Amino acid sequence: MAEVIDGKAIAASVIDQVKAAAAELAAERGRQPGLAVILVGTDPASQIYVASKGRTARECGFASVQHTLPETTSEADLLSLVATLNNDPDIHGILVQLPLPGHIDSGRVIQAIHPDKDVDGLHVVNAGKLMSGDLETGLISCTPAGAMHLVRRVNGTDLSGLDAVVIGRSNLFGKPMGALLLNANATVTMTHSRTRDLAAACRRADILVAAVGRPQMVRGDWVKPGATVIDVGINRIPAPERGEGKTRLVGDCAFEECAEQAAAITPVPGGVGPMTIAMLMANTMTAAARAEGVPAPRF
Ligand SMILES: Nc1nc(=O)c2c([nH]1)NC[C@@H]1CN(c3ccc(C(=O)N[C@@H](CCC(=O)O)C(=O)O)cc3)C=[N+]21
Repeated sequence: MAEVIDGKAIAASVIDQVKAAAAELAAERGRQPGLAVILVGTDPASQIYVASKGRTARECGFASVQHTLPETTSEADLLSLVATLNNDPDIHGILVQLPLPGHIDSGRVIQAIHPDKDVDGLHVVNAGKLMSGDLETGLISCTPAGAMHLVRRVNGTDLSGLDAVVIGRSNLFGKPMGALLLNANATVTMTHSRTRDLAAACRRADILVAAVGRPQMVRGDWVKPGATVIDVGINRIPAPERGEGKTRLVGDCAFEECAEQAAAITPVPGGVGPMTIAMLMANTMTAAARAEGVPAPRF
């Protein structure tokens, strides 16, 4: 039976480090990191995530600002809010909650965020720095940064000789995750919906990272004995055993089966999810430290 990686506890320790760094910035410079989160529309899941980001930011000692815009907001109005925040010296981080309504080009909005304030790490400047092996001067996308933090806890910082397999190739997760693993010297295979014999590819993985968005797709016999399994999926499925109409969260991996094979595995909930929010705080702290010209702590 695998070690179950406690993402919640590890996230809490990252948040403690962020708190300490924010307190130091306040003491030395009288400045407070500022995070602006923009939510367009009323999607209930997005509302919960955005509220949780704001709560954690305040807990870190940040100034947290939420902009909630109606579903019908035009792209031009959203771009103009982003421009205002880009020019606001009290705001160090800007996050536009995704997905955006269909009439807004989310790519255009993300690329309008100043790269120094792009705490989601999705601007091409930040994505490009990561791909070119510069992990120092940009901002790294929160979910892959959080997942990598967990990999490091289990496998160390140097993954030389290890095979890593990522399922999923999104700009949001798969691609930056592949880049982080490669940078740590893993031999990386990027797989996706068109991969032939996905199970066989996964069986080679010493580090298996699943981000497909399909509940419990990765089965126990896809997992190499002794592997590290990082489950990035968050899927809500019906749970009639909990009562009529009830649901529960599951990952992209069939947890019990995979845990029997793996040496270490992340649970859902309580794995990568909490790390995403912790790394958002870390990125905001980093952006604030850089803006104030003080050494940016490493998280
Ligand atoms: N611009 C942007 N950046 C994001 O980082 C972003 C986004 N848009 N849109 C939506 C996704 C989703 N996301 C999560 C963050 C934390 C949990 C999390 O903490 N999950 C808990 C459980 C949450 C629950 O119970 O529903 C856990 O896994 O333990 C989940 C999902 C960030 N996202």
